[in-house]
Amino acid sequence: MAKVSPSILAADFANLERDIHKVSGAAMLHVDVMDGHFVPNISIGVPVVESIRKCTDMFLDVHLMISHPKQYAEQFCKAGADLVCFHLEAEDDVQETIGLIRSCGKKAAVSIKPQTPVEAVYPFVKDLDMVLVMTVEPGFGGQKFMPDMLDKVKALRAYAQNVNPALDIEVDGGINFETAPQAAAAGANVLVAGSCVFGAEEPGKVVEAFTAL
Ligand SMILES: O=C(CO)[C@@H](O)[C@H](O)COP(=O)(O)O
Ligand SMILES: [Fe+2]
Repeated sequence: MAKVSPSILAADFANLERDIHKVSGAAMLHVDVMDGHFVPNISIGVPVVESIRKCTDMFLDVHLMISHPKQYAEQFCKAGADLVCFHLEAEDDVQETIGLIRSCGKKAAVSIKPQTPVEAVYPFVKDLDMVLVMTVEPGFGGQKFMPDMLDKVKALRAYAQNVNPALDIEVDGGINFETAPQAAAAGANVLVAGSCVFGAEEPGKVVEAFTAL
C-alpha cells in the first residue's frame, strides 16, 4: 500500500475546497509553496494553508520550495501543516530547521533536487520522518518523470533500513500510471501526483489505484 499525496498545484484554485473534497480518500494532501526565488515560479503561501486547514481534516504535506525555510517553517506549522518539507539546497542550518519543525509538534522532511546526490541527505535521515526525492526540477507541475532518480530512491531505501526503517520516501513530479509502479518498486511509499490526479475525470479513482500499489 502506498500513501498518495495529490498536489493541489494542479487543482482549480478558484474551486479549491471542491477539488480537495474529490481526493479526501488520499493519505495526504500535497501543498506546493513556491517563492519565485528558490524556484522560478510563485504559487501560494501561509494564508492559503490556513484556509485549507479550515476546510479539511486531511494530513497536510507542505512542500516548501523557498529560500531560507528556517525563517518561515514555524509560520507554516502554525497555519496548519502536519508535515513541513524543505529543500536541503535552500538551507545552511538543516539540523536546526528539522528541530524547529519538530518543536512545533510537526513531522519534518527534507527534499533533494535532481542534481543533488542522495548521500547529501544521509546525515539527517535518522532525524527525519520523510525524505522527498524530486523526480523533476522543482517549480512546475506537468513535467516529465526523470527515471534516473529511481536509483536514488533505491539507495536511500537501503540506507534507511538500518538507520531509520520507518522513513517515508516520497517522490514528486511526473507521477502517472506508468511511473507510479516504478517508483513504488524502487522503494518510494509516498506518491505525489498533481496533473495525473486532478486532470482525471474521477480524481478519487486515481487516488484509489495508486494507493493499491
Ligand atoms: O513540487 C512540485 C513541482 O515543483 C510538484 O508537487 C508538482 O505539483 C507535481 O505535479 P505533477 O508533475 O504531478 O503534475
Ligand atoms: Fe511538490
